[in-house]
Amino acid sequence: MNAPLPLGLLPTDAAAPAAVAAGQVEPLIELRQAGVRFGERQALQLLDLAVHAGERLMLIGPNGSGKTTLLRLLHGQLPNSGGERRVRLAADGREPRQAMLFQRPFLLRLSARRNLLLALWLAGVPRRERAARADLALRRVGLEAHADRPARVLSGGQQQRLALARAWAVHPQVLFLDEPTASLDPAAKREVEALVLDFAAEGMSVVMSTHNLGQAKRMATRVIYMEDGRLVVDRPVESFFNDPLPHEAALFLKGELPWH
Ligand SMILES: Nc1ncnc2c1ncn2[C@@H]1O[C@H](COP(=O)(O)OP(=O)(O)OP(=O)(O)O)[C@@H](O)[C@H]1O
Repeated sequence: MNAPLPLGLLPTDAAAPAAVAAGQVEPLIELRQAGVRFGERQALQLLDLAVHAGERLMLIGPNGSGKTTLLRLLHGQLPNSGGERRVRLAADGREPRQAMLFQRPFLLRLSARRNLLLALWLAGVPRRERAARADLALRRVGLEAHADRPARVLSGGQQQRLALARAWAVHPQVLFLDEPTASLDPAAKREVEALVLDFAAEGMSVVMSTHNLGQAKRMATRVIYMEDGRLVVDRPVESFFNDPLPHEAALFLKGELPWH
């Protein structure tokens, strides 16, 4: 399950934290005074946010605080209500490759392998490369023995690993995850966490929402606490969990104890 990625498959341009802090590194994705409005409701207030290469950014906060909306805005799936979303273009002028995972993976009524082959086709991967890449991705998440089983009969944890394989197979530079382990038992949750951390170690940047503070602590380099569509706290993980927090964030953390 932990076979290393072949060299050169992913860019590993993780920025040094000091350089990021000094504003010397161009972000991969940046929001400037961007917000989201659904009809009358301002789901996300106008905000500035930069995501850098190599970051593992965890979004936490109460239900309805705007975590999913922020993920979708960063991913480019929602129009801004004002402001702008900038991305760092690659040398070939393309946007950074991105993929998104949800709490319940959307899988087609096909075998695990065919779900992957379809994703690779949609991503424009040449036909001759697809089978090898699909099999490599299945091995990467430990599902090679399940390649020909219908995706929808796999366990919840296996389905989420298949969704991770599908994302990994197209070599995203940024992986967005919306509460990816919320429906999983502890063992499956740990497997998904380990895979995401492995992918990040290979150079993938991660932006993830979670209601699990322990998970945020285990996985983050940086934590954002949201409330009412606002970014209330945005800090490196050590500072977030060790230094005093604003009252509303401290109350939320207290209410979420015990963590697991
Ligand atoms: N498509 C939509 N149309 C209208 N309102 C929406 C839509 N999507 C989200 N909202 C509203 O925007 C606000 C933020 O929702 P969002 O799903 O981003 O919160 P969240 O922090 O991810 O919540 P949860 O932890 O429950 O998943 C909520 O008030 C929600 O009802």
